[in-house]
Amino acid sequence: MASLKDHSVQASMPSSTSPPLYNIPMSSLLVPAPGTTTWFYTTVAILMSLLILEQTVYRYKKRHLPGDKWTIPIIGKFADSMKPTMEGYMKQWNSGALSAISVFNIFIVMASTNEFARKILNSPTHAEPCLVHSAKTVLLPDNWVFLTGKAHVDYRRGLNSLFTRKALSMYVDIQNVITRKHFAEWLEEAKKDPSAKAIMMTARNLNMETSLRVFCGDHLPDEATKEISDKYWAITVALELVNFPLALPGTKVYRACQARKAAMKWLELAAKRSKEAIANGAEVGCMLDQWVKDITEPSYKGRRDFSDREMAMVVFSFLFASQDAMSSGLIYGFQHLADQPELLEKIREEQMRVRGGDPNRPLTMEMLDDSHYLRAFVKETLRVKPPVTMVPYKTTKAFPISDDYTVPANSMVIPSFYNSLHDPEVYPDPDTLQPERWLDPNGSANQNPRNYLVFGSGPHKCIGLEYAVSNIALVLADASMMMEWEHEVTPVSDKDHRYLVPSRRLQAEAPPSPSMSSNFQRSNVVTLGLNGLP
Ligand code: HEM
Repeated sequence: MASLKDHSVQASMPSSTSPPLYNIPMSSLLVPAPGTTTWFYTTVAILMSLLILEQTVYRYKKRHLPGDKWTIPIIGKFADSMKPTMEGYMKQWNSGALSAISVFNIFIVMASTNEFARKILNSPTHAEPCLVHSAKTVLLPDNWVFLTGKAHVDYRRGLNSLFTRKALSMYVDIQNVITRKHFAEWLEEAKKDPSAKAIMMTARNLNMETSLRVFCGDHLPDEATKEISDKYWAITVALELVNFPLALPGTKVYRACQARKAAMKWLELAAKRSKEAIANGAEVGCMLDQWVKDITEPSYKGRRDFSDREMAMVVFSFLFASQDAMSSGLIYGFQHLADQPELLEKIREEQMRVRGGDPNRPLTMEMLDDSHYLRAFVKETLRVKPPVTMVPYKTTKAFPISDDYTVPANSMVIPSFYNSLHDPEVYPDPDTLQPERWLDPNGSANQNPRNYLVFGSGPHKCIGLEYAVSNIALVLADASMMMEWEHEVTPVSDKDHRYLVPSRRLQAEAPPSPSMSSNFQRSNVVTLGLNGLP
């Protein structure tokens, strides 16, 4: 019996109480040498003034919001942000619907309620997504994901046709083939070595190949999918919250840029081949083909002049946005089914029904539609352990978020998704995984869709959500037909893994909270034993 380990995410969110300023010990080194007294006292006076100014500005911005009365000079809550805990987040969220902290002089407002979270996500004239400095270096500054306002809306509209039902149905056929190929490999491995194994890379590799084939089809040679998959990890680690921001040789950002160059070379080639294939009358076989076909239709009204490089950058942005979140969602799905075998049984029964009694029958979009229990399970697993718990935004101007508080311009505002997804009014017994709550159209879960923030809300709401859900559903459904797996509980395997936020949303220069370090960099945890079904 082989096993797979799941990996937890740690986002950094300062939470503990900082020591008051007057506790800071004065060093005996601060004794001036004779003759340097004036300079010494002038320097001390300037430093003291700056420190007082820092505290004054913090208190002025914070006003009546809950949060520390003083901020630790210069670094603020940085130390806490290096070792985040779910308890720390909870403490901050529980302190108020809005609460304040400061990290490296970045003023941060945490929003814990659904009302405030949605308000932030749906106020593009006041707040926009926040990115780590290295994201622009890695993803390239002219990538569409950095657009804001109308330019962003217009560009995104052009991409919607890549996620229509027709397109998604075509993707399902590709997903089927890749998933089965990987499962055969998993089972082969499990036969050779039945010991517990980490599931992280296993799930990630499956997702990577699925995404690359869905996006680029056969326009990528096998060696390309392997090279991109192998090198992509360098990109994930370079987008951690705390990283040296310049792409100097030897740094993570440098390695990520090298990986991006390798990936872009192949993705540009795929775009070129796709254009040639469609021009020669080939059938649409992947997302790029769909895009090329759309923009060459005589009735098409939008922009047509997408270069190979621009198309490659869009595909690259999709890979970037999807890898960690989708892998995380998938791993939690496996974990939940291993922990609650009665749910797995229900999925199996349903799958046998929708497949007409043939477990090997490949799923279609219609069969996925008909898999009501499976879909409810996927919705619920993503709710209980959301791969993304919060997404940092920054205010572009003063943001009157409530009647009595205005977030100052250039602050960070961080809407929590977790609280909305665990609101006991909407989801009674919120920590318990109950797919049934989604099966009653009149139940409170279905009656309060605004609480379901797994994929965000507003103009930046996840564009790939249908594809993500269908892929997680398909992988789990096929797994239920082809294998057994179990969760080998370790001391950390039942801890929360709910800290992931996509790294593309990392805050720039200074590392504030929350960190968006990937779910996959702090492995621990779930071990799953695998067995092929007879
Ligand atoms: C379980 C899997 C996934 C989760 C939980 C997830 C979650 C999210 C969240 C929370 C956001 C930010 C929303 C906001 O700011 O309001 C987002 C944005 C985005 N996601 Fe996903 N995502 C997933 C999979 C995917 C996939 C598979 C793709 C691509 C095929 C994708 C592409 C994107 C893009 C491009 C954005 C930025 C959209 C924009 O700025 O307009 N995501 N996602």
